[in-house]
Amino acid sequence: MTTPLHDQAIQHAIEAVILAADACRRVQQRRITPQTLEKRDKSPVTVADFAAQALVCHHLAENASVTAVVGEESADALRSEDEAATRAAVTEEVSESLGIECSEENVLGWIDRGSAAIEPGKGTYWTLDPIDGTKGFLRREQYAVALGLIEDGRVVLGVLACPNLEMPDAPGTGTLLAARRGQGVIRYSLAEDGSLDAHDLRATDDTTPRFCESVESAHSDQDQAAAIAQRIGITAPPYRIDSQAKYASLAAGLASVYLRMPTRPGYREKIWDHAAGSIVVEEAGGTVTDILGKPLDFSLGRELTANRGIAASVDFDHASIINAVTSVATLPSE
Ligand SMILES: Nc1ncnc2c1ncn2[C@@H]1O[C@H](COP(=O)(O)O)[C@@H](OP(=O)(O)O)[C@H]1O
Ligand SMILES: [Mg+2]
Ligand SMILES: [Mg+2]
Ligand SMILES: [Mg+2]
Repeated sequence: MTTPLHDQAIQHAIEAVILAADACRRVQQRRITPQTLEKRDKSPVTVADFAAQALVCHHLAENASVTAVVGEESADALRSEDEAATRAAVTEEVSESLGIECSEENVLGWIDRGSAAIEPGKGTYWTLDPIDGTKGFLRREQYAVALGLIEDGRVVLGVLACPNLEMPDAPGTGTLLAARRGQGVIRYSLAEDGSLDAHDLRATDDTTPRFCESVESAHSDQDQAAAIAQRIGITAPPYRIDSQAKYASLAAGLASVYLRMPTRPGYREKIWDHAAGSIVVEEAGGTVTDILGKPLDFSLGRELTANRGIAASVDFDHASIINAVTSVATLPSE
């Protein structure tokens, strides 16, 4: 398969993300009660998050010219004696995906390739969310494998696979979007066997303005978002979906506004939660800023420390959203 965006990096990114998405699908179907660990921040992480990170890092290391990865997960938790069963399960899944018998040490090493030391704002590195929306994944709802390429602090490429995101014009398949800065974005349907089929970017003729937001009220203040939606004249009920599938939905015309309203003082968005999604929306002709209208600054390391929340739009007056935020919302103190 070659992509019309004609770019080795995007080709490798798509291959890596499909490998990971396929492993996620398999884990979701097979492991009925997914083994879940809890990270220090109390968020869940599963066998599939670790396997997906190992697979993407391994594929990039073997094939791509840029191999540094800033990923969400690390193998630290898996190394403990208590986690022998999870470690074995992750190794089994990675081995099955690659069709070779892998050692636990190799798999842990591939996961840890996602802890590259970077100089913020300088050089070129990938940022990876092996499963964005782990809570959606556990509910068997929406999740995404998200891989972005950052060059001197700017996102220049993004691939977003949403294995459970079915578009109206491609029933029974997931969705994959691939964007290159200045070259647009292509929407593909992603079949169970990993094959891709290109579609028009827009998946629907319905132009009713809709806003989308997190399913998790702890991740975005839904009451504030409702007040803002009302202010900007959106009357349709919110489209609540997990993960960067929200950015995919905007790019494909299923929603026009994405709001992520801070719920906690001091929380900073992570680069892997927005790199791929934001370039997909921008290359679809949309706008992505924080809720105060500032451009997202990916040059500061692992977090978007200069930004608060997210406001994204396609085919919508972006300034009116920011005006509504400033007149309606009360933000949590720093
Ligand atoms: N208090 C908070 N505010 C905003 N985002 C949060 C948050 N706590 C966790 N998240 C992020 O929300 C992401 C999921 O996004 P969404 O709510 O849009 O589905 C999580 O990604 P992971 O699932 O990769 O950990 C996590 O990084
Ligand atoms: Mg997480
Ligand atoms: Mg995430
Ligand atoms: Mg994640």
